Amino acid sequence: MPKTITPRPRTATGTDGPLASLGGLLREWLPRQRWFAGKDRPVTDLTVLSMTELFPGCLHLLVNASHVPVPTPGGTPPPGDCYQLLLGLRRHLAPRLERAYIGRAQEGPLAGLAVYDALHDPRSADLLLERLRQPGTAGPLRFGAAPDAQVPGGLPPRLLDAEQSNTSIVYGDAYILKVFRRIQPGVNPDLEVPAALAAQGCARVPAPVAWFTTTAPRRATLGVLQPFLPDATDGWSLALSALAAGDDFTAEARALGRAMAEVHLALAEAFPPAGPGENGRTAEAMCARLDAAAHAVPGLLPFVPGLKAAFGALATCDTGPPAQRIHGDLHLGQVLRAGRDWFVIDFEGEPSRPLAERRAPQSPVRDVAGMLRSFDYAARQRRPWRPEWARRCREAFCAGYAARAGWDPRKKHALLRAHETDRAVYEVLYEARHRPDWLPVPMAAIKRLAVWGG
Ligand SMILES: Nc1ncnc2c1ncn2[C@@H]1O[C@H](COP(=O)(O)OP(=O)(O)O)[C@@H](O)[C@H]1O
Ligand SMILES: O=P(O)(O)O[C@H]1O[C@H](CO)[C@@H](O[C@H]2O[C@H](CO)[C@@H](O)[C@H](O)[C@H]2O)[C@H](O)[C@H]1O
Repeated sequence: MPKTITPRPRTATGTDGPLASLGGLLREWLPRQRWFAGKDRPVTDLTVLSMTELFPGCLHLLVNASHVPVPTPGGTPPPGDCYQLLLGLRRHLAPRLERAYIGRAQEGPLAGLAVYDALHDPRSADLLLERLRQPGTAGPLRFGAAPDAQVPGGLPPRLLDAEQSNTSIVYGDAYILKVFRRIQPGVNPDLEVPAALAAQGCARVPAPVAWFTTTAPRRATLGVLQPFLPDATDGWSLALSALAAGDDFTAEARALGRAMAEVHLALAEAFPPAGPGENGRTAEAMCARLDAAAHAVPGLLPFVPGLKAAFGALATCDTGPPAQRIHGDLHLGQVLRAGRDWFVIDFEGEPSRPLAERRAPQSPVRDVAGMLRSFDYAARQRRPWRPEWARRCREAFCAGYAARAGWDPRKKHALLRAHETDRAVYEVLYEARHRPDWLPVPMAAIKRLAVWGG
């Protein structure tokens, strides 16, 4: 039984009073958000780590949600996760903000005020853009911009309503601000990598124009503004449309493979490779992740020995391409086609992994495997499912990749299979936590990959 929450504020600007009245409301609301990572573990405590009045009627909070510590074969997970919230406070909430409503504060100086998610409020979104246009500080918050940034004011904001890992606001179809939800200390790769690629002249990734960070309780990236590609369609929507129309998607998949190889080459220049990948250690890490996932999703248990065979084969195969910085969570939803070009977004990596792990050099095969899995996901969205469509897209993607990268992922069979297996294990965990209805999609791959030679 979770104990009663008593927030223990450590604040930049606040006092105990306001926080005491917010804690109970947040504890109900937080676990219902798509981006809340701890849905499978009850929240035992909520602590406000920092609170800053960003502008009148809008509080910026970093809160730590603690969970019952559940030991897993991979060790005991950290006691909690830190989330970024922007809370609006109003006496009367306009009907258009009802879906952002969190609750009404019952006590302290905020008593009687309606508390809501301020990112849904165009007025707050406006003021946030103004802060980004004028680099400076607010308590521990730091607002910075690229030297040549010239973001116009007054661009109308629009919240993206897609259910995502973070929350994004589009301004005047010219810029998009991603507000990170789960915050880990350190620089977020979704700021670090696109900035480094822009410095390399890589045009396949929108370059950051402004950002905001915090210094408390530790340094961390909180949000990034980048150009919005107004006429872009994401690869997932394009693939589903092609499937619905019975269209071939191989030309798109091949072009996407080339684009991804270009991004990998630019990444290798921006962050020089660390040396040959250590397959033995990678295989061990994959086995540990599988054990932890099977602990959380027992449906994986019967397949563990078969899946471990794929990791065992990785441990004994030749090194493959050098480890380098990669995208880390590549799938069809992370690529946008505008005109005839493919662009790549969202370099955050897999949100559930520690930041240090996401920023570490990894095999580029991991990204290839992510995209191959995504073709499989798309092909399973319709009945009867279309394995042949997926197979042809996978081939075409690899062919396009090989033409630009100079090496062919299909010739790294053991490496590719191990990474595909590891990715499918990640997906099982992701779907179990966030979209249980989708679980059969990665489970179908697990069943195939657990049969050696399948
Ligand atoms: N630069 C951009 N131009 C156009 N659309 C974008 C851009 N960046 C992101 N998007 C859209 O916003 C969605 C969410 O962005 P993403 O970075 O994947 O966020 P999250 O980390 O929350 O998944 C994407 O699926 C895409 O449709
Ligand atoms: O929100 P992110 O884009 O950071 O990524 C997370 O959510 C993705 C789903 O939105 C998830 O991707 C999985 O589902 C996709 C279809 O919705 C599919 O194309 C991908 O291949 C599959 O992995 C991703 O794993 C997760 O990190």
